[in-house]
Amino acid sequence: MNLKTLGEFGLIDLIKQGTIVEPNGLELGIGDDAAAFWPEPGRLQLLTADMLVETVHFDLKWISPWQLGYKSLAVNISDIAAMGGRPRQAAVSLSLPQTSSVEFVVELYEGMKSIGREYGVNIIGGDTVSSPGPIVINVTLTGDVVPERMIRRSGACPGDLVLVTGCLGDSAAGLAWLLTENPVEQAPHLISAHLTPKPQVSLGQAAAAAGATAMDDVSDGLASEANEIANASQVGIIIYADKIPLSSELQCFASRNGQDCLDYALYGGEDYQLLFTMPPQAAQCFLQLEIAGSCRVIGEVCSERQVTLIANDGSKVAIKPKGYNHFR
Ligand SMILES: Nc1ncnc2c1ncn2[C@@H]1O[C@H](COP(=O)(O)OP(=O)(O)OP(=O)(O)O)[C@@H](O)[C@H]1O
Ligand SMILES: Cc1ncc(C[n+]2csc(CCOP(=O)(O)O)c2C)c(N)n1
Ligand SMILES: [Mg+2]
Ligand SMILES: [Mg+2]
Ligand SMILES: [Mg+2]
Repeated sequence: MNLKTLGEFGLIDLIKQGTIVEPNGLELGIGDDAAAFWPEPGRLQLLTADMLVETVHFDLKWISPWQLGYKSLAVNISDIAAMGGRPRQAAVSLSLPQTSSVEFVVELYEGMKSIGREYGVNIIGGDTVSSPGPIVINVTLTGDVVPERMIRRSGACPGDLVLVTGCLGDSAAGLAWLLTENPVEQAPHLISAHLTPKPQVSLGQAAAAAGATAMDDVSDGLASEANEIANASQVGIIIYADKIPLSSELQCFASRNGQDCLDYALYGGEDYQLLFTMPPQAAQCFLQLEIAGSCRVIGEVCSERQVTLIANDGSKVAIKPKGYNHFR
């Protein structure tokens, strides 16, 4: 049986079996954006890891080494944000072809240090090995969180509203642009959404403080992440197509290419916005905060266990988790 039979998420379920051998202060293991454990009573520590592989996650034809460094840390910071946490210390492991230049590595670290300064993350270790093939960058990141304010994927309740922190689909459209067009000047917003995403740490903490019940960052597309929250919470989600925030740049790009913006938002991925649920009263208060200016309600949680999209014409379609999957 090869990995495609299981798919990425089936494989992770298999890997998960028997991995916890001691309680060791563990609070939350495999299955969320980050793991959480108690290093000492009263303090909750977060841990996450995400890897970027040349040709799978990036192509040096269009991402600069600085941007690659920035994005490598950004995607990890986003998982800490999705727990309502604060990112702290990173370990960076590199696998590099022997022909890589010193300048490449220096610029890569300039990008990582730059986002590190923005979000208060130190690089405190790592590993460096040669690669017979692609460049591989693995980041392991710690974070911390006020114990009562850690937001899992599993807390959504029927009646909660579903919110998102910004526009969806821009990153995937940026990638599509880079793949097909190229004059960078003409889609700067889409391209920067793809190359240098901004993790929503402050909003993650604000949503947690305001009473978010479940949260996830959008790495694989809205369809996939909504299904992750629905499955973990054993609920269903209804999303209204006309409420999904779509940037004007995305709308121009999609209409010029005869494409549907919604496909980018639902299945594109790499947005690194936060998708979260909140009871209606809490959401009403939260949306009045200045920091929540970019947040929108896009749907609601229901008890019927499926993710449904209400299209602009009122028709209902079940949304399958067919976002990015490494083994499909
Ligand atoms: N090889 C592995 N061994 C142990 N745990 C794993 C492995 N791969 C993934 N996981 C765990 O599985 C869960 C889901 O991982 P996944 O990578 O899908 O989430 P994510 O990082 O939020 O999404 P993305 O990688 O798309 O940004 C996480 O708890 C992660 O730590
Ligand atoms: C060259 C190139 N081809 C395709 C893509 C698109 N892509 C790669 S991984 C991923 C999901 C998130 O990754 P993960 O789930 O590993 O965190 C997406 C949408 C890209 N960025 N670069
Ligand atoms: Mg995540
Ligand atoms: Mg991951
Ligand atoms: Mg993924």
